[in-house]
Amino acid sequence: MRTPIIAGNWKMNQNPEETTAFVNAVKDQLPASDKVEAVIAAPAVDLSALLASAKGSNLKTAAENAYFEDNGAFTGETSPKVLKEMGIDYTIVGHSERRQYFHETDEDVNKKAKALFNNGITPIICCGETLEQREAGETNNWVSGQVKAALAGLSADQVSSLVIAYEPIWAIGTGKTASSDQAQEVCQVIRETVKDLYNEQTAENVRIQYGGSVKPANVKELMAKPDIDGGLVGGASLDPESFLALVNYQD
Ligand SMILES: O=C(CO)COP(=O)(O)O
Repeated sequence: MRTPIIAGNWKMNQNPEETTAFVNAVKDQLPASDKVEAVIAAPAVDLSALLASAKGSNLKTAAENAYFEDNGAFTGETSPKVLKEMGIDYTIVGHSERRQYFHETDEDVNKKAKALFNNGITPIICCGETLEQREAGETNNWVSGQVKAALAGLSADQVSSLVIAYEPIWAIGTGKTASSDQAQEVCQVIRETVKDLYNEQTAENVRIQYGGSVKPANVKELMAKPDIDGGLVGGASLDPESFLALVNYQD
């Protein structure tokens, strides 16, 4: 059985004080982590505050990015080794904003996933198509190709434990959610891609999130789909009440 995983991606929002206030507001009302894993991915500058305030609670922690080297002359980058030393559980890689604005390639995404595993951090690997690609009927091939490239060289055990987030770019921050059927179709393609690359069991184990205008009003319908195991949530994760409604969607 796959444990659902609802992760907030704060993007470049919140400061350390706001982070602490948010965690204090939610930490006693989170589901048991074997029921639904609740995760916050915060900017690097907020991670110390996130970890300190989340300590002893059911909230899991994530970084929004990391570099693929552990240390060295890489000004401005974040070390996956240090993220692990700090106690971070997950790290998002290959978000479409990083691909678009910071020119992250499939190869970078693959190297980052490997570097995270080498340090004992679980990657949340993002994929998704543009509106033009969807309209041209290229979605399934494109997303499948991104997944193949991201997973190259990873073991079946590693892929069993990681998270893939399907985020159609046209649905991010636009208020336009993919319909639950559209989201399910692509999440199923992702699971089939993992099955073709590895085996049935690995495909059964890997958790797949949908992201793109997920909110309390649509989370239940999305989570009812057989191949959707979670959500990666931007805007609706910034408010404590909304985040609690999302992670407690089963109640
Ligand atoms: O990019 C996203 C999460 O990573 C989705 O953002 P929104 O939920 O704001 O559409």
